[in-house]
Amino acid sequence: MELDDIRQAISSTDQQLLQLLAKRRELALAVADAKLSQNKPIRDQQREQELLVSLITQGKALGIDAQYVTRIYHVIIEDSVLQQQAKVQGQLNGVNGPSVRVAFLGGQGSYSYWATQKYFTRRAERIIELGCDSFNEIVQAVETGHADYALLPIENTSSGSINEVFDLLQHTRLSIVGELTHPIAHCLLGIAGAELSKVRQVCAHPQVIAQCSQYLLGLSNVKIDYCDSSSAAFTKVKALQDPTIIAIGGEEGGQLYGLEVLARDLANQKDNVSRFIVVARKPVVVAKAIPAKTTFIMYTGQQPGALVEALLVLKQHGISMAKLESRPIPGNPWEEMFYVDVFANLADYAMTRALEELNNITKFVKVLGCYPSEDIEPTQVIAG
Ligand SMILES: O=C(O)C(=O)C[C@]1(C(=O)O)C=C[C@@H](O)C=C1
Repeated sequence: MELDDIRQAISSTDQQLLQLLAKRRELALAVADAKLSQNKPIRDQQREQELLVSLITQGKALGIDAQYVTRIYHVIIEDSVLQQQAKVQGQLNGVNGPSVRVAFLGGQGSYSYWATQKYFTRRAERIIELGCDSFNEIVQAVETGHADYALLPIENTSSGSINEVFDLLQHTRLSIVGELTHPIAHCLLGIAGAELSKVRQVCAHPQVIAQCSQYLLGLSNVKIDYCDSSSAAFTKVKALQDPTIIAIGGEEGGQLYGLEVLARDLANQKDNVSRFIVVARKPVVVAKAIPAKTTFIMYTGQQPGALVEALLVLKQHGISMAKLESRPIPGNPWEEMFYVDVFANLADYAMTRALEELNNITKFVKVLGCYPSEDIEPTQVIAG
């Protein structure tokens, strides 16, 4: 067979693969309806185990190794579960409409832009993008009704919590209605002809600079230029057309601005992942069929053991904590507001009781939202 013919056969096989994936998605969405009517949870890891074992056996017979099958299957299952969760949540809260207006940091090509696409493509036919220059502007866009949702990065595996966003949450009336994680692969990007050895200026968002701090220590005589977003950094580098001025951002984003990759994998942590939250004016309820998280803030006062007492309440109700963060309270030096993420649905009896008790023993408690957990732990096959 000639090269062109083989390539044509590959393209047609890929097309069939895509058609099958689309068909599988449709079936998964039908499963979601069947499960709701039978009061069953969306995730069924026993079924996933059985499927995976069977696929690995079938793969072996076709000469496809188990690791390859497992990797592909994990991606497919994650998509299947997230599609089902989005559908169920949309039906329950009546929110999945033809279009949504979403405020996020930066413009096309920023990390928040890709996260917005990832999250809302499952929920609306059309995304009306409202790129903003600051976290404050993003929150205001929703508060004033110019946007339906805001997408905000809240923590990152390399740089930790994003304090500015935590502080905004303390003072907003918006509710957290969703979360998602997104891998962040930082690259150095320059115009055609740029060379790493000649770089004099690096343009990037302060969070990006923090996530790549170790790599940047290795670049000598380089000026750091803090930008509002990765897309703002791309725009600047493209406009200046100077091969000694480069940006840090995602490869796909840089490509939108005609920039080329000079170096990859710049983050301090190999697994560099950001968690984003989605906020809206109205809270949502989370279907029982979906694992939920609840976020609340509390001020315990400074008496000895106050935080321990509060955390014991969670323990007594069998509620697991996903995250605990503290931030200063403006105007009250050395006093701290605690942010708590728990694996629980606000509608659960245990959660309701725990909040009542926390209300009694702390000085202030406020629920920031209850939302579906998008942590889809991959199912592993038990050997044997
Ligand atoms: O079979 C189911 O119960 C499904 O929801 C479908 C499916 C899948 O995509 O194969 C997805 C999620 C479950 O955890 C198990 C399997």
